[in-house]
Amino acid sequence: MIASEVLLSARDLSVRFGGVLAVNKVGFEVRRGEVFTLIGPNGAGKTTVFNLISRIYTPTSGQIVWHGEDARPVVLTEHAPHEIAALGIARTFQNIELFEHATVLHNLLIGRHRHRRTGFWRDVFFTPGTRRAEIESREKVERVIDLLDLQHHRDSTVAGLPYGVRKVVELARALCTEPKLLLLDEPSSGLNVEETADMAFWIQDIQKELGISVLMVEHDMSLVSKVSDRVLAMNMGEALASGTPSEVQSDGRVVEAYLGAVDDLSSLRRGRV
Ligand SMILES: Nc1ncnc2c1ncn2[C@@H]1O[C@H](COP(=O)(O)OP(=O)(O)OP(=O)(O)O)[C@@H](O)[C@H]1O
Repeated sequence: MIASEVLLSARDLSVRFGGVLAVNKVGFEVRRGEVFTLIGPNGAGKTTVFNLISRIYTPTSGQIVWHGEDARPVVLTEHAPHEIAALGIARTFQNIELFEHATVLHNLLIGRHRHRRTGFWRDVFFTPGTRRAEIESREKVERVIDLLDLQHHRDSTVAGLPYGVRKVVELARALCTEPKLLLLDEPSSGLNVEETADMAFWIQDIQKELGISVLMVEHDMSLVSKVSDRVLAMNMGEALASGTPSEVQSDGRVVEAYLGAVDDLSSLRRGRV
């Protein structure tokens, strides 16, 4: 692979929690512009990989290198968790994390926070610089609202919205940070078939129209097959196989890993392409 194609690389990544080796020497690369998906039975270590990238956890060994800055690779473990968004990495969570009692618009404006460069006193006196930044933020947020079809919900309080809409709002908030890489943790969980189909559509739009790369953890194999360029299957903390969705789904080691979890195996088969 040409080095300039790589946006993020995880090398020999391990993390141990007491006696549990949650991630064991895992390596993968996310290329610019692709949708790369981590699959695997429950407890495989997928969310832990996300938490390592977001710096919620620190790896016991190994490295995560970010190539989002033009020339200079950045070792993520040398950065504090609050600096990760500023580097251009945004994420959604398995359990939606939004300000429940704020409106959709306010949640999205909070998502713009990392782009505010105005400073406390300029904000207090509402200087022309502050005003310009405010207008720019509003315009960017409105564009995301249009893209994800959230116009009807702009002024609704998040707590009153159906679960499926809240999932889209969380996606919108992540997009408002203008990321280069979007981490989606189980975007289809809790969604019905129709909402999952919509989610696939949004992910494809985000990749194709906005040119944002996506790293996703997902169980729904029909969604995985529809949107992923490449897939990495994990089991018990280890990388098992990688390739296109159909290559990975028919890999003997992957099928065997899912055999240990019958429910998970049926989800693997449902999405077979
Ligand atoms: N903070 C923690 N402390 C102790 N053990 C942890 C911690 N976080 C994760 N683990 C353990 O690490 C292993 C991998 O968990 P992880 O949540 O990453 O799996 P997963 O592949 O995302 O599973 P699922 O599909 O069910 O979300 C599990 O055995 C889990 O119990």
